[in-house]
Amino acid sequence: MRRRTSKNSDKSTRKKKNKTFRLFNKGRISEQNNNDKVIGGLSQVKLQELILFDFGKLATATNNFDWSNKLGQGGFGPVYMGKLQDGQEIAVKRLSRASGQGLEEFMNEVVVLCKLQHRNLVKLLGCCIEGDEKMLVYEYMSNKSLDAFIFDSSKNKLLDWRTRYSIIEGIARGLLYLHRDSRLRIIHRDLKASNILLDEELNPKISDFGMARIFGGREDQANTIRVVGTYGYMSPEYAMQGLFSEKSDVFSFGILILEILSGRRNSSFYDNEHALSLLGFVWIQWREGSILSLIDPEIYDHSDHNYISRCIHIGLLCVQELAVDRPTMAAVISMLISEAAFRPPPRQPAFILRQNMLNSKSPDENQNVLSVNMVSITDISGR
Ligand SMILES: Nc1ncnc2c1ncn2[C@@H]1O[C@H](COP(=O)(O)OP(=O)(O)OP(=O)(O)O)[C@@H](O)[C@H]1O
Repeated sequence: MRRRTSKNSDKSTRKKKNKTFRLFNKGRISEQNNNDKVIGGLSQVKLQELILFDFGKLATATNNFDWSNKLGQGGFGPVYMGKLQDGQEIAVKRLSRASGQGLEEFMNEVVVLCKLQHRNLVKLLGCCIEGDEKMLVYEYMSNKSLDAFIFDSSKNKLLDWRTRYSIIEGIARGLLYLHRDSRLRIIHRDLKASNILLDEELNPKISDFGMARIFGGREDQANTIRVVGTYGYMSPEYAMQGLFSEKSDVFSFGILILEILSGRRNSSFYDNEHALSLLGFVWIQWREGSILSLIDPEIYDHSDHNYISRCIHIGLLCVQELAVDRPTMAAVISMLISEAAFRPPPRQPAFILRQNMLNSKSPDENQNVLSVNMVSITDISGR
């Protein structure tokens, strides 16, 4: 893939690479001719690897942003599939003028993603900033997002249990890289099924870093008065007090595990009899020893029972009410890959009643999806 990227750096793109971008605190961008690209708030980041695409080139690649090339629509704007002249397939996110998410989120995504490289993170190839147009260009993921598989009754069966397990493991490895293994320490803050993209071999890639926050030095927790994230995936301390940390990502990861295994959305699950949330439902099944009733019998073999039980156990550990009780991603991975790794008994999860989950929303969060931009550009400092 890297080879393709450099092949893609034709003359005009290479020329444009040698410009400098400067993002000022108020979100203004200017260009300077220089040998580096720099984005900065108080501190600055060099974006050596990033390609600056011409608007015209992306228009040609997407057939003028034709609707037939549209892959989907997020809070940022529409996403189009495109093909560059050399045949490379790309996905182009075009910032919509009406988007509640704006320039800051755009720059945040660029700043965070261009510093990272891991097989379980989507690769940002470059961006386009021309007049009012702002676009992000990614490698194209032919199987699109995980939610389109697990919540769709016609595609659900395409992901057997083993594939789901390797998707869970891949997401865990991507998240561990963000939290501990990259040069920076990053809290994603919006981990959810639609932000997990699948390549042609169904390898998962974490995407959407518009809300991500980079922690510097010894910082291991931060808080905000403006909570961003998606309903159903936010930890209680984040939804209610604006506190976020690695452990709030761990909570979202736990929700993802339970959604991947059950094929049910946490945000729309409804148990009529006891008004339970998906978490409450899984918790009851776990306590009653009937966890296999959560899994579609067509996607697993009885010989997989121990693995499935282990995954549900880990999912429940991740969604515990108190952040301190939740495992780190390093512990999650060792529990995932080793039967021998100690797994403490899980405590009752947060939000077992659906009503509690609904009440956790802050007053201005009256829509299902809350991925509105309220973040400020992060100052970067390496660890
Ligand atoms: N690199 C990519 N390759 C293939 N498809 C993609 C790619 N990036 C995004 N998509 C498609 O575009 C859709 C919209 O993605 P986007 O990240 O903008 O929004 P979202 O995650 O669905 O929602 P939100 O912005 O509210 O978080 C995705 O669901 C996916 O189907």
